[in-house]
Amino acid sequence: MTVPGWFSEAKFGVFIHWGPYSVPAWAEPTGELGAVDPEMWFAHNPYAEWYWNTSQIEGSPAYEHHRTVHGGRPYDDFLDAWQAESFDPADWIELFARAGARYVVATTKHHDGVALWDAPGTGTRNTVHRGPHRDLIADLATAVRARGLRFGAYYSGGLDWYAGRRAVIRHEDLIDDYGRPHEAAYAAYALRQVRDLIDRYRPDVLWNDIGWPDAGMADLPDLFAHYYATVPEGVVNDRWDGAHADYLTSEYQANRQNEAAAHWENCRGIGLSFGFNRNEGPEHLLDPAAAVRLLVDVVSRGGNLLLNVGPKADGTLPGEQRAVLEGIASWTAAHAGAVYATRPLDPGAAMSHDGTPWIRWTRDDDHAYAFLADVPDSARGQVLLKTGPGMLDPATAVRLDGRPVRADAVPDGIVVTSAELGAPLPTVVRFALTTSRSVD
Ligand SMILES: C[C@@H]1N[C@H](CNC(=O)[C@H](c2ccccc2)C2CCCC2)[C@@H](O)[C@H](O)[C@@H]1O
Repeated sequence: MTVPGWFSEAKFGVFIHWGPYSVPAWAEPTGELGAVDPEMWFAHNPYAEWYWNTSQIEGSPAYEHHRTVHGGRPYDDFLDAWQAESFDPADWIELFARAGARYVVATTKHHDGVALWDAPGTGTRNTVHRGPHRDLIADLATAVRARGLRFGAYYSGGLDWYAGRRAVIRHEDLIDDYGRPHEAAYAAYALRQVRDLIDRYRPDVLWNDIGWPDAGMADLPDLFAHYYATVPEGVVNDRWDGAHADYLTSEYQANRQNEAAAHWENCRGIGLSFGFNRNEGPEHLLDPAAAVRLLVDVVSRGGNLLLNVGPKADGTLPGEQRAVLEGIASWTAAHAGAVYATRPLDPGAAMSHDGTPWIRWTRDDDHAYAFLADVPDSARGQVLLKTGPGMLDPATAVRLDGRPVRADAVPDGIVVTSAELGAPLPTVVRFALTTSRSVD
């Protein structure tokens, strides 16, 4: 598994889940994937982009909601109701760039099979001919690249409730043999669409989801060869049923074992859903400090964070999601140097700490960066950093936000003394590395 430098240095990407499901924008904020009882998951699915499936599970709150509020109307009515009248891609991308995102991955076709471009085989069931009446992928790719960011394409290869199987998925045991299409016709359909995405938009990331149809597995070596020939610095994720992976992915708390890989990416929503969910309140969302600490934790362990925004059907970003990105932006402005193009600090050089204070480390060639958060008042602005002997030079301590800091060597590390260390948003102290040890 190798990835091009741009991907490992990027550290932070923004995921976009936008589709007809953004019209009802309705799910139960049940909990995080990996922390919800699988028996509960499908009938109480917090993923608002699963609305079509969830709303067909008799007795589920979504079923009731669809019946009482939307009169049980056909799902495709939501495609026509989706107008994106306020969609301003440059505005979105400006915010993402200020938040420090270096790449953007957008849904081109989610499980509902609705394409956000004039995809082959879809006839008029796409956003060019219905609803927004726009090639949303072209609009987004253009805006992303105009701002100097990389553009990735999400494609639901493993599930397509229109062109593939429409069976309602009530339980994860059913998803493989019951919910996923395996027919040769669907495999050809999906292959044609991914090749079209490659040829039209040259996505820098090929982000497939939920695997690939059995009948199409033999097509993948050629597809990847074509992809790399077309996009030499392209990156392929790991959700192709084992066919290939440049890096591994986890999602919320699911598949976190993949985070032991050399190259990996954790994806999650700002709340509990990828598609916009009108039922989510502040209590369900990460606040800026939690989002920054998640980014720092992921980067300190050598991964990328792909944080999702779920735009509203009208093309605006939900205010509370904007606020989180604005919060990340204000922190990133002063601390970018400690995050981007860094790598994990040599094992044993210093101790991270999950408790109070919360401590994480990164390094680049010449410096180590200590991230400190939630320092209790009782610590009176002093924190012991347990570091290996002689690794860091205390005399070189600098706070990236410019505030004064003192650092003194003590037997088992370095004591840092500084005012206002206790913020939930991490404080960063930079030290010169006394020995520029190579990182294995
Ligand atoms: C980015 C999100 N991906 C979801 C699919 N996720 C996965 O297949 C999840 C997954 C997570 C990590 C690696 C591979 C697969 C599995 C679901 C149950 C346990 C792990 C989609 O169902 C969801 O709508 C959204 O697009």
